[in-house]
Amino acid sequence: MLLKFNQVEKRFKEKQVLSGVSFEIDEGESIALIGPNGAGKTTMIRSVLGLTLIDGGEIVRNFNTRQDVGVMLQHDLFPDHLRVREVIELHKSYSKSNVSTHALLEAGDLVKEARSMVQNLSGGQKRRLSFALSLAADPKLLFLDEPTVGMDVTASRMFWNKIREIQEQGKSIFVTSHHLDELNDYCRRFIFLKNGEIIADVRKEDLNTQKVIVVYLETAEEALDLQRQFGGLMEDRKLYVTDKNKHAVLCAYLQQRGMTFEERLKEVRDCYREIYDLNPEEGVKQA
Ligand SMILES: Nc1ncnc2c1ncn2[C@@H]1O[C@H](COP(=O)(O)OP(=O)(O)OP(=O)(O)O)[C@@H](O)[C@H]1O
Repeated sequence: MLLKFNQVEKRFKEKQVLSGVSFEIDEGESIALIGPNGAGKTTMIRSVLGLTLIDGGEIVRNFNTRQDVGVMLQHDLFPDHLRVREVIELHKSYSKSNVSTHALLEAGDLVKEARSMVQNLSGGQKRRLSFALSLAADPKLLFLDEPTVGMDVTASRMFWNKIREIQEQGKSIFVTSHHLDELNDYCRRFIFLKNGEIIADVRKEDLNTQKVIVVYLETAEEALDLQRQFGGLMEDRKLYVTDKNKHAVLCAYLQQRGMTFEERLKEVRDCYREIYDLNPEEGVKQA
């Protein structure tokens, strides 16, 4: 076991933010932490790092929060008067790691910007620098809070490929993001937070055994009628039916009427819709 939350409680004044949160991750395992704004994701990361004190329960850390951990928080704080290479070298000097400056520049795709002043970097370049710095101590556990916000498509892809490489080296990642498709493609375990509690803990291999039928609909009446018959959740004129007991009869129904639909593996986005999104029978579900 690398990290364990045991009945963790956190309140800010009267607001309960974490409520009996329990889970553990093993060495080499990674987690994507998912939930709407304010669900408590950053609070969890800050609690592990000791930046926020918890009010109850315990956090067991089988790692050293100074030496074994790399961190990319939501807001970048750099000494603006330094060049990119200098900031990287400064960070390297805090640890005893042998990671080369060039490797870190490459990890952040900042080789060309090595001599640029940090204050002149764009928002996305600053995020990439933050990522490079998180790797400076060659950490065995990385905490990444919304890492790809501000990154363009190419930078995000490079970032996730690097994350995959890091995971393949047996290191662990603890990542929060609202980019569900990225999490779906690159992570293997997903923890969903709701009302300060873990509401679902889903593994990619479980998703890979489940299917969703997505029906593309023309009119609102058509959509409602189909939903009344087969259930499912609606979003942007599409009906998503995950109940496998209804799939055979639904497919036959749709084929008979020549309606457009696709059958695909369940994804993180489908879990999110089920857990948080608008459900006509229950109204808007709030995290
Ligand atoms: N220092 C603080 N003082 C008071 N309230 C706080 C503090 N830090 C966080 N909160 C509150 O705790 C709740 C959880 O915040 P947190 O930042 O953990 O959410 P999050 O899931 O990371 O959200 P986001 O997706 O917007 O980053 C929010 O209601 C927030 O206002």
